Amino acid sequence: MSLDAHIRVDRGTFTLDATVQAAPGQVLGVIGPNGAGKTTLLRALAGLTPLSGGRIELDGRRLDDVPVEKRRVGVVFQDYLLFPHLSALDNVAYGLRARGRRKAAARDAAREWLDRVGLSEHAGKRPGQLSGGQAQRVALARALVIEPDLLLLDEPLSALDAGTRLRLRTDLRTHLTSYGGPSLVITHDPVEAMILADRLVVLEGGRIVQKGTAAEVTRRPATDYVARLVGLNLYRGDAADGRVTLEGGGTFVISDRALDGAVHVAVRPSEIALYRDEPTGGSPRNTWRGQIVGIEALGDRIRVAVDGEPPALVDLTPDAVADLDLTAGADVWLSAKASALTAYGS
Ligand SMILES: Nc1ncnc2c1ncn2[C@@H]1O[C@H](COP(=O)(O)OP(=O)(O)OP(=O)(O)O)[C@@H](O)[C@H]1O
Repeated sequence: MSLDAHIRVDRGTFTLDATVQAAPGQVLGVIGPNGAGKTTLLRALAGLTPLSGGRIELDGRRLDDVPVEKRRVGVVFQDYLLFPHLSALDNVAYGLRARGRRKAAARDAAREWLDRVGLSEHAGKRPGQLSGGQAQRVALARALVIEPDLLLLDEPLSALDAGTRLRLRTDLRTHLTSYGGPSLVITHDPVEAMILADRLVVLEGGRIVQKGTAAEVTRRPATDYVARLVGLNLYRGDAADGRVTLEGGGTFVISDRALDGAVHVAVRPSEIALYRDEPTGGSPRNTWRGQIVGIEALGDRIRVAVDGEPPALVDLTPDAVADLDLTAGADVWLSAKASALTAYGS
């Protein structure tokens, strides 16, 4: 099955208007900030929220005019929505029972799926007796047991603690790969999106602002949100003769002299250096003045936010921060080689 959908949902002041496609076996990752419309998109695809316009097609057949209970769509909700009074087995069997499968047959299929997700020993437990990771796997088995034409997962790992999340991420990827139909995974976590999904769509304010493979999105983020998400500084400007005049003030020298007109310039925070005094010499570089407005630990690095023209996020080692005696309010010089800037037409 392949998915081809144009979804429009009007909700007061908010409108979702998005086109999504996924080939058989393809996992589409949906990322975007809070309130972007990710859950609305998933609910519309599942038939839980009516469309205000558009259509949903699976292999060219309309899905949106099929009654919800007849749609073969598997959904894993963020908080799983397992029935608390039913055993894990009956939770998984439920979807088949609701579709008219006899009890014994439904339970047999459910048992097989619990086995596949490694939970055969927990079949008799109720959701309250399961760990978060086990509950997540019950929810996945419940979605897959109906052999869905389309699989939808809303933040499937977000309810789990960090350790469990790491373990289940790999398992989930395996299940998604062997599923064979189109699937759509909503996530806040860019790393999770990159691991689970083959392609990404970025939703902002109800619109898709970017589509592509993880590499494409990382290399050429289309908006400030995407750039921040993937850890890049992104600037808009106007290019001419190897110089970019930035929208918010400041200029950059870039290596691509052929670029002309509206461009984006992306710079990794690790490619920018900070100095207390104006740096001199070296290869073609951009230097500008700024003032430190924030210092934050980020794993084994320190991310320094600098206000200037342009402002920038800069990643340094803790040693460098100490050596330079960097504190909020300090005046600094920033420097980035022209070759470290990725400029592209926008
Ligand atoms: N039942 C509703 N009635 C009216 N507006 C709603 C309703 N549910 C959501 N919205 C609005 O629709 C917009 C999109 O919400 P949605 O939950 O789809 O975003 P999201 O991207 O999933 O966000 P989050 O990451 O916070 O879950 C928001 O502006 C929200 O206020």
